[in-house]
Amino acid sequence: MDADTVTARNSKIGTYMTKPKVLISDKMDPQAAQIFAERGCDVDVITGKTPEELKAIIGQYDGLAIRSSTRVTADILEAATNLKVIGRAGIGVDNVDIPEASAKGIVVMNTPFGNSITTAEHAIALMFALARQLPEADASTQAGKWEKNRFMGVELTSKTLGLIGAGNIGSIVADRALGLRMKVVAFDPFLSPERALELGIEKVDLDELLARADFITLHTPLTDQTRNILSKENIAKTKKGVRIINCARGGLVDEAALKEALDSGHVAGAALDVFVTEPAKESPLFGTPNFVSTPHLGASTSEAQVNVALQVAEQMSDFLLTGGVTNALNMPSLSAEEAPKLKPYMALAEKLGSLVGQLTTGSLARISVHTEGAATELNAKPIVAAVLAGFLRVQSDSVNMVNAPFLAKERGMEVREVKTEREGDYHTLIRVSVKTEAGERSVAGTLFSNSEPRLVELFGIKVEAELAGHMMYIVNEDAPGFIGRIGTLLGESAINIGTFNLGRREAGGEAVLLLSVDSPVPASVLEQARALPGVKRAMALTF
Ligand SMILES: NC(=O)c1ccc[n+]([C@@H]2O[C@H](COP(=O)([O-])OP(=O)(O)OC[C@H]3O[C@@H](n4cnc5c(N)ncnc54)[C@H](O)[C@@H]3O)[C@@H](O)[C@H]2O)c1
Ligand SMILES: O=C(O)[C@H](O)COP(=O)(O)O
Repeated sequence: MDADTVTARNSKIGTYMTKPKVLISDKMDPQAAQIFAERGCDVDVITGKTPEELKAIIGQYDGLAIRSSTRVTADILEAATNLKVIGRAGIGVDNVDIPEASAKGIVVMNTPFGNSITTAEHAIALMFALARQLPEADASTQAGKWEKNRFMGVELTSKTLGLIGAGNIGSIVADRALGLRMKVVAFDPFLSPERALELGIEKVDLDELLARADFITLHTPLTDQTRNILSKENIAKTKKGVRIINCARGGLVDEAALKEALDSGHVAGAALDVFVTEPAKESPLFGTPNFVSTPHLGASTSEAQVNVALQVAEQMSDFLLTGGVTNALNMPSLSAEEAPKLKPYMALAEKLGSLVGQLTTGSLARISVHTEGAATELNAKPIVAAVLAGFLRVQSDSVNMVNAPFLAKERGMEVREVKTEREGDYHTLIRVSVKTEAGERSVAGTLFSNSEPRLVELFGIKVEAELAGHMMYIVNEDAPGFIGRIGTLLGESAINIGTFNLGRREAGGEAVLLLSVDSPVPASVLEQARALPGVKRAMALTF
């Protein structure tokens, strides 16, 4: 396997015979298609397909660009035999089965900042709409009623805004609310006190937020912890007259409990941009007084849509054409500038991983990836992922850099990353050590001319070899005549030797022989090699 093969789905990212094919399956700013085409991808824009229709065509594509409408289920992924990358022009990826995509080695990326301001502004707009009953006042006025006395609003100044979730969007909402002279309290277990101070907001626990907030706005993803975070019980803990805004995800608020609380007057107003079931064509909430809704419009401004469309097209093209990885949710980042520098290292890492994978028997407790010298200046995450891909590919062909770290975790492998900045015998080195019941052993390699991967140490023995194609690995007692005997065996078996690499602990001690051969070594030849005097181990290797 060469460097390219580790990048995604064992396919040659960046070295396509034909242009990579991308499908845009949701409505997206046309500049996305333009960028894909300009960057060298073939792009189809086919929106509104049913899952069955999408399943029928997805097999042709290397990339899939989506928003929130396309559901990328396990069933779709099963049919996506060429797919390498899914790009979400937006933030939420709850419409993508990420574990399944990872298991299949497909990179999933999003554009985490492109629509944050727009969505924060929508939350603020909905807050004003609730405070001044704008939709109802508009409908009444346009119906010719002029009900000046019916609509009595509330001021935002000096009111307390409760933020549930203070990440990208939540913190922009906080900033705008502070500008409106509101007081902002936030519940977010991952918000540090320093960040709260920097934002000028008060970090509180959920119960305190519920008790103090005049307005509550939600800005968390939908997770097992956040689902129904505004449950019937929690809504009951809110201040009477509270107003609730959800521009994050349907399912954060219990819709039935919200309806009851609006009907009883405990909640004075609620605005939902997102619903448990979307598209929400019907809901018990529709028609409830003081209820405002929009059809998942949080990100729908021309500015945000251009941002996310351009970003997703650039990120996906980078990945497909150069191997650069940005904003991936299931793979370490790798810039388009870094990718070419890292490429030979990843090739080396993958070969070393593969070598230890092929030579290791029994269950593995730990794998350590040690970089030394120049290699320490690079992003270690892709190097580690490449080692794991090489190691695990011995067990399954479908392993690549995306799914290898997940598989390693699933298999209970402890993965360590160690850096030693000073140079040793080589200006740059990657060492892979594995710990099994039999003890800890390592292999190490360097780059010749900064680009050619070479093995330089094998289980404590110095040996210099290129790991490529079919190879034969022999451990034997260093003794005269051995090389002649192995040469004769291979010659008589019509196996041509390409390179011959020898190393030994000391004269007369344990020696290793790594041969590259022009054809696979049959089991019968390995048997005969094992029967030669002094041979302790003989194996065929493939790279
Ligand atoms: N309506 C729309 O069109 C629209 C547009 C963009 C984003 N969104 C959604 O808005 C949400 C927020 O997006 P973001 O970019 O701010 O995400 P983010 O990841 O930057 O922030 C999410 C925050 O939620 C916090 N959080 C996680 N679990 C929590 C918990 N149990 N309790 C409280 N806080 C918790 C995290 O610590 C983080 O700070 C996402 O669900 C996203 O999909 C909706
Ligand atoms: O997570 C997001 O980015 C928003 O929910 C926007 O979704 P959309 O792209 O379907 O408008």
